[in-house]
Amino acid sequence: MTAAQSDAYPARIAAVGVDRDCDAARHAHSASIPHFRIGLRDHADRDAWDAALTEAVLEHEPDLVVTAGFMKILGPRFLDAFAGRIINTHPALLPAFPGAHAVEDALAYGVKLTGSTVHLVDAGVDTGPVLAQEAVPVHPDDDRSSLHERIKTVERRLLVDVVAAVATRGVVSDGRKAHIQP
Ligand SMILES: Nc1nc2c(c(=O)[nH]1)N[C@@H](CN(C=O)c1ccc(C(=O)N[C@@H](CCC(=O)O)C(=O)O)cc1)CN2
Ligand SMILES: NCC(=O)N[C@@H]1O[C@H](COP(=O)([O-])[O-])[C@@H](O)[C@H]1O
Repeated sequence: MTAAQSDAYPARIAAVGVDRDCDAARHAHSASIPHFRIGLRDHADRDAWDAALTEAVLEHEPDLVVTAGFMKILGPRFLDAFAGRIINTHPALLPAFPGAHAVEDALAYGVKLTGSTVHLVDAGVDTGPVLAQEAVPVHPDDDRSSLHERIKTVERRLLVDVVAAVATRGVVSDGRKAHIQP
């Protein structure tokens, strides 16, 4: 039984959605969690994909949507349907290094400290209010893989903790600022 599906965890995974063949779908299947794939290439255009993804997620009536390694920019229909209820994990200390290549960008820049950010998703890309961050040092001999794995160790814990806190205590948003209720 995964931690997220145990009675001790204050949230239940309603379903897992992917846009491509990946381990997330296999993990869901192994855990008997409903899962679906909405691939961009299976739809006429980005808008049709956005609509199909929105409908597929709505079917499971989630209280929260969590994107983790979901490498597609969510469209306006999806953002409207789940406004204020989408949490993303990003492998950098936003606003530094947004986008799909955060770890490579941090290495290329030569920062000594990067990290993990868990944030609310808004209409921008990686611009939503920050819920939690944790720093991860960059080692001189790091490559993309070694640094990313060190970040993942932090973000997997941080994301699980933030989702539990949001699920039990809720979030107060004030413009750019968001705080998990004490
Ligand atoms: N509307 C939003 N959608 C998503 C956000 C967000 O903040 N706003 N966060 C992402 C996750 N993410 C960074 O944490 C991210 C993922 C992917 C991209 C991106 O440029 N994707 C390209 C395709 C890249 C690829 O397929 O390799 C694209 O969608 O065209 C940027 C940021 C989840 N969605
Ligand atoms: N900008 C989005 C982004 O870079 N997301 C990142 O993809 C990785 C997926 O790891 P995984 O394949 O081991 O689950 C995670 O580090 C996640 O933060």
